[in-house]
Amino acid sequence: MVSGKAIEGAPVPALRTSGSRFDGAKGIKELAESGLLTSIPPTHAFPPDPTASNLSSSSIEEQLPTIDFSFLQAKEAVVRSKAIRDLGEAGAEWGFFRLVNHGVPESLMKGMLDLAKDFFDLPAEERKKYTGKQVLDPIRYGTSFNILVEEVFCWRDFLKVIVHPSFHSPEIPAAFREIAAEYSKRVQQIARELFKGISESLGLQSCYIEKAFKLEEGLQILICNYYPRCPQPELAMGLTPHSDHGGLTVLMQDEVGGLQLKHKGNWVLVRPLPNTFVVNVGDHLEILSNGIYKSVEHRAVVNDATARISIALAHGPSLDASVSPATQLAENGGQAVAYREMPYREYLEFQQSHRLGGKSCLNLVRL
Ligand SMILES: O=C(O)CCC(=O)C(=O)O
Ligand SMILES: [Fe+2]
Repeated sequence: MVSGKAIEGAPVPALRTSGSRFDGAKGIKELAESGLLTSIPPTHAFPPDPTASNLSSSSIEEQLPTIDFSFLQAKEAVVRSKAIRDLGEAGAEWGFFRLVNHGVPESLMKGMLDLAKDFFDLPAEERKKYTGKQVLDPIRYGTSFNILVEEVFCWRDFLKVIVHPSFHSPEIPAAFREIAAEYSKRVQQIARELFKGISESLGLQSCYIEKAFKLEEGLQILICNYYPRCPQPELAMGLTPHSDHGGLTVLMQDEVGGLQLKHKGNWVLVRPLPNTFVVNVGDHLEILSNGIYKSVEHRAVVNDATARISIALAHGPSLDASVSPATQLAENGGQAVAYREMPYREYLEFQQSHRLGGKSCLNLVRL
């Protein structure tokens, strides 16, 4: 294990927009929870969302496919093949699924959520030690998505920690290191099993993705998101629409809810269900599968009643890998190659240093 190093004193400008001052280094939590806000600061007010009326009803949400992880590991071939088929359908139609019976203890999940909360509750001086400058800083605390390039900021603070191939952790909260290491390891095992199942669902050898992504050195990032309650949630965005850059993201959310995904042109709310994960396809899985698996746009909305925490574990290729569509699916499958390859490091640095803009990064490599 490699120990995490604090990124000391990276300057984060106090930003001034429309006369309102927002101290990016302190984050939005502090301002939102100061008791001083009666309306949203102009720095965080988005133009009204014309798609807001499309917020879907629960009937659409309930159709989100569910994958039973234990079926993927079943000894009976028929059970396993059905689970693999279901996985393929979920990835192609939704780009998202719920994962149940995954084997990660509820106490570990709750422990991880509690620690994320403890981190965001630390005094600003402590949090600021991890204010990062570079996209690939091993530990990066910040607000919004990238305040250096955004005009309006997201109602969100974050802590991003690289946990694989080298493990890092903030020094405090003291228990973070142990719990985050165990949690990341357990979830990574799940992601690897899913990658095997996905390879098979595509008619590829079960180790295909593992090899193409060079998963021994695969990048795994633990992303803790804190969305404070907001006095005017209809004008705020917790996280603007985007797709994830890697292969698979495994998300745990608390009981509050706010994740929405785009399905058939509608924003669909993904309700939090206890003891389950929400898994979504990232851009590099769409690339590898030549567009069969869909990396779907999603966003986080906020509310005026309760703060929300989510923890995403993003599983991507090795930074040195350049992923291209599997030959068997493209040329040999009679399909045009739909994406060109780009080193993952380059792709990730590009996505993280620009404004979030739906699937704009994937469009860069689309042929
Ligand atoms: O908070 C959420 O539900 C979504 C988080 C997310 O999309 C991300 O961290 O990439
Ligand atoms: Fe995401």
